[in-house]
Amino acid sequence: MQLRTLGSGPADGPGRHRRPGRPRPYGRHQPKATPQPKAAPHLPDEYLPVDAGDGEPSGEGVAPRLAARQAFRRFWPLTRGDRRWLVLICACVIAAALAETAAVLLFSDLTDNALRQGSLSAFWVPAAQWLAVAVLGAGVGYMGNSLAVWTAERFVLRLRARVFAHVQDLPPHFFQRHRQGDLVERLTGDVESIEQMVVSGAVSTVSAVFSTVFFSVAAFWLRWDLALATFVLAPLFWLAARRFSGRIGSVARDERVADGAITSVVEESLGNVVLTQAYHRKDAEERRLGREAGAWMRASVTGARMSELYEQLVEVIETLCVLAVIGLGAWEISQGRMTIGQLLAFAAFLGYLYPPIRNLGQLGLTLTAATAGAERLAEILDAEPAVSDPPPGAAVAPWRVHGTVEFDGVGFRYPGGDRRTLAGVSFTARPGEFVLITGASGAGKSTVSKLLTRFYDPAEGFVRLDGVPLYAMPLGFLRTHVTLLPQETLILRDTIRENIACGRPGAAEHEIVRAARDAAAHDFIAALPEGYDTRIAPHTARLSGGQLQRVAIARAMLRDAPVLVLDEPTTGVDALAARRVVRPLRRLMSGRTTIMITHDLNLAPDADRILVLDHGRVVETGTHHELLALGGTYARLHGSLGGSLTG
Ligand SMILES: Nc1ncnc2c1ncn2[C@@H]1O[C@H](COP(=O)(O)OP(=O)(O)OP(=O)(O)O)[C@@H](O)[C@H]1O
Repeated sequence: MQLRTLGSGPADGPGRHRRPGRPRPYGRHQPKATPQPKAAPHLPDEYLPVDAGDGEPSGEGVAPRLAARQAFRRFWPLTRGDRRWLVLICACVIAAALAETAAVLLFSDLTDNALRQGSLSAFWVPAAQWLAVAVLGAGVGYMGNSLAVWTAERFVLRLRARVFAHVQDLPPHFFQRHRQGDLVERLTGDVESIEQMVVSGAVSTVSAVFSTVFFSVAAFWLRWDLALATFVLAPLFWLAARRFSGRIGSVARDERVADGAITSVVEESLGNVVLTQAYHRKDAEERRLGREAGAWMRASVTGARMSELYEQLVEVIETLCVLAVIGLGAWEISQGRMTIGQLLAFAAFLGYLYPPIRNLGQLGLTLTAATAGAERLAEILDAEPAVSDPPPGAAVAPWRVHGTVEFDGVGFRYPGGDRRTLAGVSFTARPGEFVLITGASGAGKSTVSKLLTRFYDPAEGFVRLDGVPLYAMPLGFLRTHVTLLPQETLILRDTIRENIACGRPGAAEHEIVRAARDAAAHDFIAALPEGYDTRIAPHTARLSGGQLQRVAIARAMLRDAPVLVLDEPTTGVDALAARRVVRPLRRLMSGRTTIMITHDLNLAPDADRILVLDHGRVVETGTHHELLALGGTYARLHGSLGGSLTG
């Protein structure tokens, strides 16, 4: 007879058991307030700019070390909302353990009485009781297991949503410094592994503890002397688990890192397949994957060997315990204090007592392995967003934005960067004005766009919209009123309609079509067999680079924000496509404050003001003609582009 107990152990406990992983605490760290530089006009203290934060974990693959208990404590709060279900699951676990203990006692009764007496009449009552207990055990087992799986999956969903939401708030440099594949692995494998610690782990512990207690009491009740012999050797299980847990923890860590590395290599190789094929780097890429796969295999095999070794050691300890009991039983029989039937019944009973004891040891190992996943998630969750919304109630009330953009003595250094990227940058763009920012590569032009859309806060000075520092308004408000058209055309994996409509969710069809017409995109979209329903994706082959850019312009048209930030709008497309983009761009810019960051000076004569950046400083300001006449950096830049530009 083998009763199946709910949450009977790490191998088959409630909730699906997945690969060992590790949990990690979360809880967002609030960016620290830094002293307010210079006078901020009429703003209360809550508006102190937040520190850019380094948004940087301790370094890839160097996750902070956590004890299992710390990891558990960090993730336990995520069970809020499901705790009553956890209590119900534990009640089922305890009821199942009780039913199992009762079944074992009935078994012993049956073997001791009915079988020994060879009497059918002594069989019926315990048999009926046993059946009733088995049905009850099956009922609570089913209920508890179903509930445990549901609760465990809800936990995984919630944790993944929290980590995902946190990751989306992290600054650009976090993604530059972390391999995408490794982040994907943390959001999938590592998130799932934490469930083993928090939900399944907690339930399995309750199950193993109660089963051990019930069986132990029953064992003492049956034969206290034999039970004592059994428990004298029980600490050996604990010693074995302790001996193995350190090694298993470190192997699990290696395995998780190797998992992340494999996903990264595959993701990077597929993303770079053109480079691989064009430069015939197939062998190099295969070797790269082979190296990571080799590391994963070594960690995986070592982990499996350790587990197997532990299992076998536990078997030997169990045999030792059984032999001790049989030895003592034989002596008792020889003294006439016990029958052979009683001894056999007790030996059979040990078959039920040891699994929960063994599971307790195994649980420790599972938790150690899961802690490795927790550490990797902790690394992500401890990374601080570079910016955050103003504290609740402290944000300036929404207003009708006119579009005055002001940089006032702005200085900035990237977190971890060794020098200032911007220093003392000041300029104002009034509503509807077109300001063009140019300069050599690396001068800090794109950094201006990152500050203007508040991916970072300046270390010195202020960036203001209509006189209000950006950090004093909710991020959502800012980004609704300042539209960024970045250098890389951003495309969603969706229909063209959705790609345009995401500029203003809820826009009517005629508004989407009008935006596409204004962006000179309607004709090529309408010519596609599926028109606006054509599905596109980043780097899609269905549309050219210039066409994708016009889809992005249509999206910005629909957004209809008073301020527009264009970062190299004609980069990445050929001269013909660039010319096609210019007219829709002019339409988009018309009536909006536009900050255009570019090397391409074709639109420079249209600009109300041109700023020339050099090593993070504004070195020249003026109109196209004024700067040409000045004969300085701008004139040189213009000349280096062939001097054939308009003007
Ligand atoms: N995440 C980052 N961490 C550290 N330094 C950075 C980071 N991003 C950019 N920088 C540095 O800041 C400087 C300015 O970069 P930025 O991208 O603003 O220049 P840019 O003028 O737009 O150049 P380009 O015309 O080539 O795009 C460069 O030296 C760059 O290396």
